[in-house]
Amino acid sequence: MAATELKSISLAEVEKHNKEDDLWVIIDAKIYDLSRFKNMHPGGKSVLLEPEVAGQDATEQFFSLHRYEVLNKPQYQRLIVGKVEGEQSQIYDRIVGEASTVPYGEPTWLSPGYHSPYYTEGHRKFQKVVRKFFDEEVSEDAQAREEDGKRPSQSVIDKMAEVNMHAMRMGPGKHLQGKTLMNGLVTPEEFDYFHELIITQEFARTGGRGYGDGLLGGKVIGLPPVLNFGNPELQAKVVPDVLAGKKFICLAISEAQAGSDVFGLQTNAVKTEDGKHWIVNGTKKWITNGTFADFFTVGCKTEDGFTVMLIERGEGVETRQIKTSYSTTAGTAFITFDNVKVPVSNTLGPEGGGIFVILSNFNHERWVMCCASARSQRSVVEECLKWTSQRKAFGGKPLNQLAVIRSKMAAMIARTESLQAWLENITYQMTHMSYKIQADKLAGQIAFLKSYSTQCGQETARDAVQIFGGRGVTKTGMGKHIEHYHRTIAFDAILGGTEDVLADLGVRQAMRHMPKNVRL
Ligand code: HEM
Repeated sequence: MAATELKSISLAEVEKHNKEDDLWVIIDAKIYDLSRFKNMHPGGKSVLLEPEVAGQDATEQFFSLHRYEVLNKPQYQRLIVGKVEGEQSQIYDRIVGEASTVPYGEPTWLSPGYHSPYYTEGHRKFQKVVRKFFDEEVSEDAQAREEDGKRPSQSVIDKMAEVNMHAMRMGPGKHLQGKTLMNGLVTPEEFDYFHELIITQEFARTGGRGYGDGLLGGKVIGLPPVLNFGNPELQAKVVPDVLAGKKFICLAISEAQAGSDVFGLQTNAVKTEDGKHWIVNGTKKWITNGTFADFFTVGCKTEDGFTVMLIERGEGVETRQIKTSYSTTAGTAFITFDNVKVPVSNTLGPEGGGIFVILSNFNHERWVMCCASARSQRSVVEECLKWTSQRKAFGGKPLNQLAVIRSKMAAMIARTESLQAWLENITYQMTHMSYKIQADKLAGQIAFLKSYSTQCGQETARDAVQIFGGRGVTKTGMGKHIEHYHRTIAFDAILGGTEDVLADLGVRQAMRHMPKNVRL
């Protein structure tokens, strides 16, 4: 019910309804009749009967204990009996499609009064439409599937396919040719890495970490080897259906015996005598989207070294779910390949040259993770800024009056801003480099950024839990997003290469490029 249609009731009248069997309270100018609800109130009856609550304006008490979304629930909307005479509701939740007004709630390029050299008017229009799309079509499914652990809904995947979102999430390139992107908002030629960054960051804003991977994260990392190294027949068989959200693909590299250590892989592929097929045997572990994938981009040990190939679900391929600390909506799988017969034409890149296929792919994968990580940390900053200004403690003062809290906030804001700035610089470099040059020039930069992003994320998660206290480790209520972030941040620090391995990779890249003739 809109506030304007509500019956106006005077404050003096509201005050009369302050008894157990006749109990009204005011929250943000709206009057709620809690006479019957008090017995079902999750926070108990007694708090509602306190003299400063019963028949009174309890807005402040309410927002120190509940998220705004409680008020949006239809069962609670039905408790509204009117609005306070002469007053209007002032407080609002996140508005669909709109930018946050909380300081640091948006990157500078989306904050009024700031400038950026990187984004064009076209990027800005694109961001608005993409945000609305994720808010309207994806957010609700993200929260629901994160909770029930089921696969992302096919209806969402279809909606994304309608605007060619699955194709855009693969970044700029030939795969976009001839496609209408976001209903024609951007042409395939104009589409660049900043458009892709926008998509990834808007998606991360929906706040479900398991769902973020479940909604075809496997395709983002598993399809590039097919796009870049598959033969035309293989591409024709796989790419259109995957980009239309009709078939699913995943990247199957890590194994129980080898995670970040790609050279330690044991899954092996041996050629048949006629040389027409590979026979693959082995296992893969922690494979995102593996439980529902139709295609697997698999790294195998071969006679010549390490070879990547595309394997179709079929005889000899089994997948089973692994329960990790994030939601099963991600479809994380343990996979077994038992004498699987794979056409040699499914080989991706040169035989024995799989390392280049995988390494060049890692850059994009890690960069995508950096985009998401920077945005998720910003959401944590926003949650903390809101919480510390609305939560009162230690003598009725907001938490943000405490220097120790502000110092934690300062560190998390600085981390978030530095990540976004570095990310935008690297993204700009990507827009000016071929895929091959990126592999040479940016592998170190991206490895450092990914490693630094997750170190920052882990510190921010820890600080946020300290700020939210018990609520930061509680799955419902005020701190639910903090609990979620804190529980799932470890994924970012592991997937796509662990923090330490990546930091070391960055240094080794620098060592490789050291000129032979410099001295102190
Ligand atoms: C329209 C009025 C209200 C509704 C619909 C409502 C509803 C709820 C709900 C759904 C919860 C569970 C929160 C969660 O875990 O997500 C809750 C908890 C609670 N509510 Fe209310 N509430 C209302 C008013 C109030 C008021 C006026 C107070 C006054 C102090 C209050 C005090 C509490 C407390 C102490 C908790 C427990 C919070 C916690 O576990 O952290 N509620 N309420």
